[in-house]
Amino acid sequence: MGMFIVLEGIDGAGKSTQAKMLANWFEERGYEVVLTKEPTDTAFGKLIRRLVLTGGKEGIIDGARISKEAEALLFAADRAEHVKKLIEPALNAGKVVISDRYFYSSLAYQWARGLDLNWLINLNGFAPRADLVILLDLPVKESIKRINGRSIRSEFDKIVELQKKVRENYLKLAEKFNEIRIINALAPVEDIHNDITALVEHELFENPKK
Ligand SMILES: Nc1ncnc2c1ncn2[C@@H]1O[C@H](COP(=O)(O)OP(=O)(O)O)[C@@H](O)[C@H]1O
Ligand SMILES: Cc1cn([C@H]2C[C@H](O)[C@@H](COP(=O)(O)OP(=O)(O)O)O2)c(=O)[nH]c1=O
Repeated sequence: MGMFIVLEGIDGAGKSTQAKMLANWFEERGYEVVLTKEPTDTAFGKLIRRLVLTGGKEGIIDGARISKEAEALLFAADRAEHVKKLIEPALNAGKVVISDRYFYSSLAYQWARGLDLNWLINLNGFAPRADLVILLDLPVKESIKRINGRSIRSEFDKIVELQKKVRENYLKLAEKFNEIRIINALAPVEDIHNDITALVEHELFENPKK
């Protein structure tokens, strides 16, 4: 069995930056790494970007955005494909899988959108838990500063109040799921990388669960 590591956090927390650096770190040590993300780049991920993230109105019954239930189901469908076709085969082949977001995102975001947490946990019950979840935590104000420079950001990402709730939700989830470790994401990129690799060495190499 390989190692399954997930990066989580609000938009602009530094997940994709740190995921790439962590993937390089493993590769330099001779591991085969699969760097991946959710929403995926498959047809399911594209559907999510079209129907959920851009606030697009196509195919929507009453002209309003799609229901939060349908949203959660789309993210779960995308994830089911991701798990069955990519994550599980890679882990079975002994690879290191690093995912930029996973079901913990659904718990934090769809819970913030008003869905019941236990309903979301059950919906995502098919998805194996990660060996380690690195939660990049920082104040919403800082994350907004970081992503303001981005050209295409969806309406969905911009709602400050939602992001605040999502941050709180992640911190609550860290108490519920013992694979979640909180990292202060306010530090410079290199410092965060060093914190993450120290955590990986401690959690997965020195004290492995299996
Ligand atoms: N530790 C950091 N300090 C300052 N800026 C950062 C840091 N980490 C990432 N950034 C910048 O912030 C923006 C968002 O980072 P990114 O890795 O894309 O976040 P996410 O994947 O969580 O949305 C990018 O422009 C990135 O270069
Ligand atoms: C995976 C996932 C993401 N999201 C949200 C978090 C982000 O605001 C948004 C898109 O994720 P993001 O990481 O920004 O992807 P990209 O930049 O490739 O579009 O989707 C959920 O609400 N639920 C989920 O299950």
